[in-house]
Amino acid sequence: MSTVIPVPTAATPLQGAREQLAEACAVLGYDQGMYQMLANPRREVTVSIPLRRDNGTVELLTGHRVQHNFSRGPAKGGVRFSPAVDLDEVRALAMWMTWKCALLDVPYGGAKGGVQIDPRQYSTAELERVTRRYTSEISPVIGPERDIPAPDIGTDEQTMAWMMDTFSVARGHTVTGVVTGKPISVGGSLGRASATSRGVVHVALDALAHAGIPATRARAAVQGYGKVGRDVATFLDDAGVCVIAVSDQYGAIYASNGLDLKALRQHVDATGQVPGFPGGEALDGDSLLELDVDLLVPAAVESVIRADNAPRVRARVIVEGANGPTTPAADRILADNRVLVVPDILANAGGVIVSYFEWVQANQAYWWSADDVESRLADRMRNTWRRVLDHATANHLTLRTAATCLAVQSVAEAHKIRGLYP
Ligand SMILES: NC(=O)C1=CN([C@@H]2O[C@H](COP(=O)(O)OP(=O)(O)OC[C@H]3O[C@@H](n4cnc5c(N)ncnc54)[C@H](OP(=O)(O)O)[C@@H]3O)[C@@H](O)[C@H]2O)C=CC1
Ligand SMILES: O=C(O)CCC(=O)C(=O)O
Repeated sequence: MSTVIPVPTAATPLQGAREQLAEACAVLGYDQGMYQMLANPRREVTVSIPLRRDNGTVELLTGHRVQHNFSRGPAKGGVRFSPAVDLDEVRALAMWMTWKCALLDVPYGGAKGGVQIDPRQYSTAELERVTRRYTSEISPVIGPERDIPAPDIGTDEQTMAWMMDTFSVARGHTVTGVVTGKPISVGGSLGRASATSRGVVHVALDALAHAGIPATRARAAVQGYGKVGRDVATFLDDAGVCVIAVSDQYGAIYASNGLDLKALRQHVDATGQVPGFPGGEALDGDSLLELDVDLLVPAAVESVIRADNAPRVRARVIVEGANGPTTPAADRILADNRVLVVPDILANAGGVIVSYFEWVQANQAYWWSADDVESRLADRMRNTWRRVLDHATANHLTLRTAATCLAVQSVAEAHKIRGLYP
């Protein structure tokens, strides 16, 4: 096959995702037709969500569900509640889900959803109404064999319980397999809540060892103190890594001898934000990315490491807890500076791996122990890390290009063998 794929220059997450795909297609020798098919989602749904506020006024919100690919199984991916949600962002996130599931050999395609809303500005009752209406609107395209949502930024297990209930009420029976990341009492899996963070830390420890840095001598900074970042900091600390800085959207906190993470957790639970923690110095959020650390874990939003700040990144290893935190231009700078970047589609896959375990358990109505979940998660993360590293080394590729090539190849094979690419 010829390799005439114009490489787009990325200014948005979608352009970045397409640039990564174009590079993988070029390495794999795929033609423009295959690139086009994989660069575009199979199905997109945009919905209006009328919301009656607690004060009686009505607002109209917008939501999306993008199903990027189904060739390996039902679509799968989180639902984001954030003011930054737009269709292109959801398209990029859905594409990365396809690669993530393929790379980890989880039998799903990729999807993502989102509602443009700042959840902090709404009451719990309002968020329940938004969630139920969004679920009703997208329910024709979701289901255990079609597309299975899960939590992402601004959503949590309560959101998933409302989604499952809304979907189940319309069907007339309980459908536990329609979403994952549910509370344990309604068919959630042990270990799902911390799975993304555990997976990030399994890979981070292997990456540090590969870089010749003993965990007990490593210093780390974590951007984002939500469902992923908070537990990443704790699990790194448990492994003997000294966590010297963390941040949220309001700012960062820094302590050169390591943060007292238990006290920090109590502070954030009490105040709702990282800044103001008395056990460290205040730092602006962007400076955290440029600290002199061995390990940097971006675990917040996309495009935080860009061409403008990448030259100042001093971390030796970056493990992407977030989806899309590094732009392609920054990737090139980091590679030139010999920074080891463990890409999102590998690093943060622990969440979807245990979502898959949850779906399997729900479909069989048979529940595994926490140890079973954890050991199967660790095996899958660490084996895939080794597979990506070996592929990168053998073919002189970055870890991102190696991981994307392995994933894209698996999806393309499924297309070809099913005859979806005549
Ligand atoms: N949850 C999961 O299972 C998975 C999540 N991911 C990815 O991990 C990332 C984080 O998700 P998750 O933890 O679930 O989301 P949460 O909503 O639980 O937390 C997001 C965190 O990021 C912070 N944040 C937002 N913007 C910035 C910023 N500019 N600088 C620093 N911090 C910021 C938020 O701050 P504040 O608290 O102040 O709002 C919050 O602490 C996302 O990219 C998501 O797609 C990937 C795989 C699975
Ligand atoms: O658990 C899932 O199904 C998906 C989690 C997710 O959205 C992600 O990995 O980015």
